[in-house]
Amino acid sequence: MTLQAAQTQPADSSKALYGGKGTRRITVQDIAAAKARGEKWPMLTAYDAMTASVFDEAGIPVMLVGDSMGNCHLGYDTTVPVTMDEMTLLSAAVVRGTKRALIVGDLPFGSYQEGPVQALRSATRLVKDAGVGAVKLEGGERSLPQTELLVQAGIPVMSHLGLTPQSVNTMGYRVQGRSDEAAHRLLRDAKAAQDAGAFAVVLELVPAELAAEVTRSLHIPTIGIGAGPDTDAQVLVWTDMAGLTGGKVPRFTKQYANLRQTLGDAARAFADDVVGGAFPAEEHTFH
Ligand SMILES: Nc1nc(=O)c2c([nH]1)NC[C@@H]1CN(c3ccc(C(=O)N[C@@H](CCC(=O)O)C(=O)O)cc3)CN21
Ligand SMILES: CC(C)C(=O)C(=O)O
Ligand SMILES: [Mg+2]
Repeated sequence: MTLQAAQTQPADSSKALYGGKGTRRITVQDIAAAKARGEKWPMLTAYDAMTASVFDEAGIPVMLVGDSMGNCHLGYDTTVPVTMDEMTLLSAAVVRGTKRALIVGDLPFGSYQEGPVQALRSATRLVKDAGVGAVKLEGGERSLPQTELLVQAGIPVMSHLGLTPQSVNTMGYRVQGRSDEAAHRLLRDAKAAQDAGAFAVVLELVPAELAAEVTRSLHIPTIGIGAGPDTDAQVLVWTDMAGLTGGKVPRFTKQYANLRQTLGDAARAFADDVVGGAFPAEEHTFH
């Protein structure tokens, strides 16, 4: 179906990325078709099979095994120390825990910056050993040779622009693309990623107006995080979304649950029962 034809078709909710009826694994072609239909879709991070299965059953169509596992799951301060071994292990778990979602593996810091050959080696490992359907890497023009080689090799690439946390030591965690020059650079980066064959672009912590302009200018979907309401998709770190992350969370996060409170309450109730002798009761006991 041509792009033009897709836009004039009536909405077919059975095909929708979220709320659709399909049970087979979602592909990057399905993602492209959603943009042609003008459909918005959600993405969450996931770092383990059990949580990923909950999101899969909830219909989340795309999950990112983010290098945010560094601070969310592995106890590092930033994403910078995350290794290929850690990424491969947790990506494989998320793939095993899901049936429908497209699983995207984040290439960790140091696994692709040396050049396209290193990037291909790292991405190939995530595809073959973990079973991911796509990989993500940070940077537009600076990561072009990597994106081109991966796409040529048959590995779908998601690009990540704006705040790129692997560069925290040079850029900090500030909003990006505020000056005219920085906004033009971001637009150039987004077009370069698209031309190199990326199937989607994450826009992190950029002004909403700029994210809207990038979204209008590209034929591939944009996925916003702290980028306002006018991107094709939205992504959040799942532990932020569910209120499990300890300490400060970015202002762009919305908390849809308070798992930190719920889980702490459960742990305290268990502990109180053990100390008070209420657990185990007769029904938990064998004779
Ligand atoms: N738990 C978690 N959530 C995330 O969204 C996330 C991670 N970890 N780790 C990797 C990156 C790092 N991210 C971050 C980290 C800090 C800010 C932050 O402090 N932002 C300021 C705004 C700064 C400004 O106004 O320029 C804020 O107050 O939200 C934002 C994104 C997003 N990613
Ligand atoms: C925040 C998303 C886009 C990410 O890169 C991550 O979770 O690592
Ligand atoms: Mg990341």
